[in-house]
Amino acid sequence: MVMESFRLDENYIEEHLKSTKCLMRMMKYKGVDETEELGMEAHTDRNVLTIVCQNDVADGGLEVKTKDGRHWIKANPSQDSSFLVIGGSILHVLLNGRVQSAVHRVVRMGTETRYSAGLFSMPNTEDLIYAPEKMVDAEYPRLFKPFDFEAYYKFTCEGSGRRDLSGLRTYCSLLK
Ligand SMILES: O=C(O)CCC(=O)C(=O)O
Ligand SMILES: [Fe+2]
Repeated sequence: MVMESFRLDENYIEEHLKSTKCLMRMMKYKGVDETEELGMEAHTDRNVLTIVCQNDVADGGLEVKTKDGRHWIKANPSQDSSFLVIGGSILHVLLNGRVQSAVHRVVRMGTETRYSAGLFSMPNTEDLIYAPEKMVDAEYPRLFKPFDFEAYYKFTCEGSGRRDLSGLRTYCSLLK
């Protein structure tokens, strides 16, 4: 749907879907007695798209950083059976910067245990990631050189602070 809205053609979308797999992950964050703690540090997802829902905890939970980087907003997915859809860094690359991938984190606050479920769409490890020509024009010149998904993923795991868009830019600037 996201790709359709950017008028990528049917064949491209079909090929993309064929080479994408979905991982489902269930997560449990135990409540805390007193001070607020991070359940998951600030990051952007390194995949295409994430869909998250969480149980109805009163405090804490998933927070999304504002674009200016100054504030955290409580996301509250699934308080009323809703889901949060997060664009990952690979979607940012494929659409050549037309969507940002949101920085988000999980805060543990209060004694209630929080459960969340995430569906992560991931490229195949051997895929070469690049924006299709249709996404490249004068307004949006190509932002990233084509890169290998597995090597990028490995790079993000090998050092701290690499799981955001600046990590992606650093990785691509190191490519020959
Ligand atoms: O537990 C959550 O709500 C989100 C987890 C998350 O951001 C992730 O696994 O990338
Ligand atoms: Fe995430």
